[in-house]
Amino acid sequence: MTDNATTGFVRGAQDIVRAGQRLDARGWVPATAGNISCRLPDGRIAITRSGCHKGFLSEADVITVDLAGQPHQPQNRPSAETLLHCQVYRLLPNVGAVLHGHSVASTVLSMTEPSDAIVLEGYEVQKVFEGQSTHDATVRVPLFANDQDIARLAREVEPFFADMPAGYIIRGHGVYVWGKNMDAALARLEGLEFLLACVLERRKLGK
Ligand SMILES: CSCCC(=O)C(=O)COP(=O)(O)O
Ligand SMILES: [Zn+2]
Repeated sequence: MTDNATTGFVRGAQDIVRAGQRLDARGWVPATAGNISCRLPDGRIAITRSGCHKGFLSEADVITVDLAGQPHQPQNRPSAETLLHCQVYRLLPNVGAVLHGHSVASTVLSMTEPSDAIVLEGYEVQKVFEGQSTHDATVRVPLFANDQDIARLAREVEPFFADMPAGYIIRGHGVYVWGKNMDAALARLEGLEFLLACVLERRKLGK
C-alpha cells in the first residue's frame, strides 16, 4: 500500500471508530447491531467487520472491500450487510459515509406502521435532510420487509434511491442513512432518530 492509501485508511478507520462510539452512546447499536462504512480517497470502502460491538471498535475492526462488497483480503469477514452499503456508494457517487443502526424507535415504528413509509411532516428538523428547506413539506422514509438474503433486499431497495432524502428503514431491523462524509451522515442519522422518536411519542399520546 502507498503512504497515501495508508493515511486514507487510518483516517477513515478513525472516523468509523468515532461514529461507533457516538451511535453506542445514543443507544442505537445494541449488542453487536449496526454497521458503519466510509469511502476512502482511493475508492476503496472501509467497513466494520461482522460481529463487532460498535461502541468498542478499534482500527483493527475496520477492513476494506471493493464496490461489489468483496474484501481486499479474503480472510477478512466484512459486515453481513456490506452489500447495502456498497449499493449506496455505487448509486450515489457523492456519498462518503453510510450508517446503519437499530434504534428502538425505528424498530417499533417499522413493525407497527401498516403503510409502506413513515411520513414526516411539520418538523423543523426535517431540514437536516438533503434538499429540504422547510418544515412545510412531506418527507417519506420508505419501509422494506426484512430479509436475511441481503442481495435480495438490496434489489428491493434499489428502485427507490431516486427519492430517499432521509434514508430508509428495514422493518423490525433498523435504519440506513448516508451523507457526503461521516459528520454529514451522523447529522442525518441524529435528525432522523429525533424525528422517529417524535413520531413514536405522538403515537403513544394518540396524536
Ligand atoms: C446482532 S444484530 C444482527 C445483525 C445485524 O443486523 C447488524 O446490523 C450487525 O451485523 P454485522 O455483520 O455488521 O455485525
Ligand atoms: Zn442490522
